[in-house]
Amino acid sequence: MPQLRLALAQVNPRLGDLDGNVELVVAAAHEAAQAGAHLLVLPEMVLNGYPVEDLAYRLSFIDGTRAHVPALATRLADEGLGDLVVVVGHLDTAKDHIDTERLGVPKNAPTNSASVITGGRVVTRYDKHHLPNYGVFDEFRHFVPGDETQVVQVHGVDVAIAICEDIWQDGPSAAADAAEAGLLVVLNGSPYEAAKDDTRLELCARRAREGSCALAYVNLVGGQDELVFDGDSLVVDAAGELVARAAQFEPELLVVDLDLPAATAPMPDPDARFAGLRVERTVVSSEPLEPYEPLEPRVAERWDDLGERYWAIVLGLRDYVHKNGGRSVLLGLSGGIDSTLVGAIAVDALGAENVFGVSNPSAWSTDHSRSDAAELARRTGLQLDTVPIAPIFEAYQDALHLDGIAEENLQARIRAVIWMGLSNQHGHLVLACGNKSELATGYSTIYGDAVGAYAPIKDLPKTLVWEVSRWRNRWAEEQGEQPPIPENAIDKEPSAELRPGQLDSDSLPSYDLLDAVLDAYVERDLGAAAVVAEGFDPALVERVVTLVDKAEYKRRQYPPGPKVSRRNFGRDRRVPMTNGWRESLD
Ligand SMILES: Nc1ncnc2c1ncn2[C@@H]1O[C@H](COP(=O)(O)OP(=O)(O)OC[C@H]2O[C@@H]([n+]3cccc(C(=O)O)c3)[C@H](O)[C@@H]2O)[C@@H](O)[C@H]1O
Ligand SMILES: Nc1ncnc2c1ncn2[C@@H]1O[C@H](COP(=O)(O)OP(=O)(O)OP(=O)(O)O)[C@@H](O)[C@H]1O
Ligand SMILES: NC(=O)CC[C@H](N)C(=O)O
Repeated sequence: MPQLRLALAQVNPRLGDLDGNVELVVAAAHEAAQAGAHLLVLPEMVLNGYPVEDLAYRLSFIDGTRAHVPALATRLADEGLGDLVVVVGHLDTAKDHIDTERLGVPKNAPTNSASVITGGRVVTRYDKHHLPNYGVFDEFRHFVPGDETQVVQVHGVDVAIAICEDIWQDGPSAAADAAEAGLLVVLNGSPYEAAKDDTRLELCARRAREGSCALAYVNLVGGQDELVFDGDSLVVDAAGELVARAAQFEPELLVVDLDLPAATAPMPDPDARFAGLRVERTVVSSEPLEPYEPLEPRVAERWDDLGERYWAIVLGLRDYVHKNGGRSVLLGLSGGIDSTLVGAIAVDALGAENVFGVSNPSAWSTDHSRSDAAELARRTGLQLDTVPIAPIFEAYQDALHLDGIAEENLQARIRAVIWMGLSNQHGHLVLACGNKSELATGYSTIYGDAVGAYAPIKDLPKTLVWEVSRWRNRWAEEQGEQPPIPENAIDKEPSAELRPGQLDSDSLPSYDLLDAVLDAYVERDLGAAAVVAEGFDPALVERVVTLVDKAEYKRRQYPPGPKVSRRNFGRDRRVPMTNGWRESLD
């Protein structure tokens, strides 16, 4: 059987930074060549970043990206990498044969493409066939689909190409099967969500078996606004057995040797279509390689479910700050578990020297709100300042005489003014510390604790905030390090401390119950009657559903934060703010 050494580069591009991303590709190509690879595959849209959203409509951006593809081919050859076959994802425009008029789109409508580069030339190009248009994806809005699959012969092995959603729907694996390809390479921009790694592995194994060929899956890594790409690139053999797997949440070049079937003669009927795709063939090299000693494949260890969420948030925060030219963050530290966990995450993401905590005690603040914030600072090394709000609050009240909720919220808003002032002065981005249960129910003060640039834990329900915090401490213990999160912050009763003796449980159901109802109503999108049918108390369901529906306006104005659940507030759940629909309980 012919051999092939394959390199999968899970790299972390910066969206729109074409020159920087070319450097990443060139560096990966050098590393792959040094490792003796014959074929290097990079992720979906790696040259321009993913998802480009409406930049896909910007002609200057499309043209800028397209120009970088042949330039990359020349550059690779100039740097002595012309023998390597490189498959690279990028934005492009519809091929000439696509009937754009019938599709009602301009002649140069954008495509989600992958070019095959070798010997200083682009030898062929594949355009994504299945465009995802659900959840966080809007690809029908942006791209026209391709209608051919590409099979490229490399050292006597037929290699077929697919892009991400292509394997989530039926199609290219059938085309690969029909073309008798030995390997299907899949370029991905597949964002993280809890347990998605298991889903992907099963999917890749199934498509490999259907296509009767090995399958190599390469994913992006890194944060992009509210998405986090987790890497997790992998290779399965034609029986669907895992051969190699890269790390989660880190860039890596995964190099693997495969024994693959020899290429067959071209299919007799060039017009035949398989699952809607015509198969195009390009021969790069038909000579199999001399037999060589294969490398031991690497299968990286996995994080457990809580660890995955933790590192996804860390990566999302780090990349949001760094890719937007920032270095440091500031957050209000109340000694409660939400801001404490965000503080620990920020230290892991950016280093303690770049994390600035502020304690803003009011007349109602407990002693432990200060001592627990100080303990977090001691354990992690983040910097902590104290700016009491009582005198400012009194000055406002002399002028305003607010009471009730208005008086409570004034304290949260005074804190926000302090954070934004310090942010402006010192250039730190402000972190909002709300969790998903609070976002769901509107339990935060708009323009108060809800201000900020980025909200790291906005997709973690409160019950998971506690679990993830315990996980972080356990992991520290396993490493022989001091747990960063003071135990008292985990164990105390949650309170907004906006009036004496206030507890979250005065305004909200217990978090166990609340999160269970939210899972049904928000993540699984059940109607209120269907939630009741799951056995929840109708009065509780009505209360929660009303809170959720009324808080849409607050969520729209909440800062962005990383998606880690199946359905986040933001791109995954788009409901109107002005909304007369009320759920019925029966
Ligand atoms: N549809 C709509 N579109 C745009 N704005 C809308 C609106 N409906 C009301 N509003 C405006 O929203 C404002 C009311 O919202 P807001 O000012 O937030 O106030 P509100 O939601 O009434 O109160 C905040 C709640 O969050 C709790 N809280 C505050 C701070 C921290 C925490 C915590 O533990 O984390 C909890 C606090 O105890 C209280 O129960 C009003 O100005 C109203 O005019
Ligand atoms: N005394 C304080 N000093 C500094 N920041 C505060 C203080 N109180 C509240 N905050 C900020 O406002 C956010 C909302 O906190 P609040 O205590 O009202 O509710 P919470 O949801 O229980 O949050 P936490 O668990 O962090 O206390 C906190 O996460 C924190 O960033
Ligand atoms: N970029 C894509 O096509 C991603 C879609 C795919 N279902 C995924 O989440 O992995």
